[in-house]
Amino acid sequence: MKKDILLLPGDGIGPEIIDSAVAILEAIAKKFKHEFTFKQHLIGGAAIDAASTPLPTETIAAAKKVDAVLLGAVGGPKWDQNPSHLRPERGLLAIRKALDLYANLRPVKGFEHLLDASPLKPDIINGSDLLIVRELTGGLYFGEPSQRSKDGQSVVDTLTYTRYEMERIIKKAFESAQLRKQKLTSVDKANVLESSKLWREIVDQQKPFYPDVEVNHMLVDAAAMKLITEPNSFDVIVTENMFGDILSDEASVLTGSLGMLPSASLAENGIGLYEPAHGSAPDIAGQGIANPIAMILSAAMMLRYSFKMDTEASNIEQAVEATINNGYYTADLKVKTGSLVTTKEMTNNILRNI
Ligand SMILES: NC(=O)C1=CN([C@@H]2O[C@H](COP(=O)(O)OP(=O)(O)OC[C@H]3O[C@@H](n4cnc5c(N)ncnc54)[C@H](O)[C@@H]3O)[C@@H](O)[C@H]2O)C=CC1
Ligand SMILES: CC(C)CC(=O)C(=O)O
Ligand SMILES: [Mg+2]
Repeated sequence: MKKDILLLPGDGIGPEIIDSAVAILEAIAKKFKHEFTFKQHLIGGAAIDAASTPLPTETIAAAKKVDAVLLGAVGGPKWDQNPSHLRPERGLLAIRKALDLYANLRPVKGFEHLLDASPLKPDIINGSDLLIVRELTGGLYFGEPSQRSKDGQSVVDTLTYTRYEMERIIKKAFESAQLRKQKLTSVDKANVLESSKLWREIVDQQKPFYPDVEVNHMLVDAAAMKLITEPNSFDVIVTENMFGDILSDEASVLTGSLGMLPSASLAENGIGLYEPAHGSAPDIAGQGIANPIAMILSAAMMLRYSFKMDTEASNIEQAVEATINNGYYTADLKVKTGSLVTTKEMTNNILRNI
C-alpha cells in the first residue's frame, strides 16, 4: 500500500524521536512491501523562528493532503516569554482545531519488565492497561476570552463546550469500551462545574445505547487518587480536555515514564495525527537520550487507526516489548538492572526485533 505521511518534528526532543519513528516505519514498509513517503513541515517554536507563526498555512495545507500526520512535540524555554499568539503550544492547539481532532486516545499499558521503573508498588500496577479518551478541541484551552485585564490585576479563562462536542467524544468512548473490557469511567467535576453537569447528563443519556458497557461517574480529584492506588479498576476513562491532559501524565507513572505513552488524535471523518503524550523535554533535548518509545508506539497507532494495518502495528508493539524484555532501557526509566541505551541504540534494538 502507498501512504503519504507528514512529519512535524517540532522542538526539543521532537526531531530526535521523529527520526526513530521514521526508521521503524521504513523497516515496516520494507518488510510488508508498502511504500511510505515522508514530507516534513514546521510547527511550534521552529515555525516561529522560521516564519513568525507557530502554525504556517503551508503546514495545514500539507496536512490536508496526506494520509496521516506524525508530530513530535512543541515548546521550550526559548519561546516561554513570547506573547500568547507566538507561543509554540498555540501551533499545536491550532492544528488540532483546524483538523477537528476531537478525540485523543491515550492508551496506558504497563510492561511487566518495567514494573520496578515506577515509584508505585509493583503489586498495585502489575497488569495496568487502560485507555484515556480525552476531548481535544474544546474546554479551557480554547475558550475566549482568555486574557489579563488592562491593569494586570485580574485574569479570565473561559470553559465552553457544546452538547455536540460532548456527545461525540462520549460516544467515541462508549465505542472504545465496547472494543475493550466494556467498562467506562466518566470523569468530571459535576459537584461544581456547569459543564460537568451537562457532561454527566449526556453520559447517562447515551448509556442505554450501549447496554453491554458498565458505566460509572467519578469526580476528577478522586479519579486522580484512584488512578495510582487502584489502576486495575479502570478500563476506559472519558473526560474533557484539561482533565484528560493532567490525568494522562499522571497515568504515565504506571508505565515507569512519560516517555512510554503514545496517542492518536482523531477526527470524525478525516485525517489522524499521532503524537506522544509528552512534551518537548527541553531538559534533555539535544543529548540523544530521549526515550523514543512513545513516538514509535504512536506510529504503530497510525498504522492501526489510519491505515488499517493491524499486523504491522502489532509487529511494532511486539518489537518494543521484546526490546524491553531484553533489558534495554533509556535514562528516564529508573530500572535497577539491564542495559542503559541512547535514543538511537533503543531504536536500533527495536529495529532488530521488527
Ligand atoms: N504535545 C506537546 O507538544 C506538548 C508540549 N509541551 C511543552 O513542552 C515543553 C516542556 O514541558 P514539560 O512540562 O517539561 O513537559 P515534558 O513532557 O516535555 O517533560 C516532562 C519531564 O518528562 C521527561 N520526558 C518527557 N518525554 C520524555 C521522553 N520521551 N524521554 C525521556 N524523558 C522524557 C522530561 O525530560 C521532563 O523531565 C513546554 O514548552 C510545554 O509547553 C508539554 C506537553 C505536551
Ligand atoms: C499544548 C498542551 C495542551 C499540550 C499538552 O500538554 C498535551 O496535549 O498533552
Ligand atoms: Mg499534556
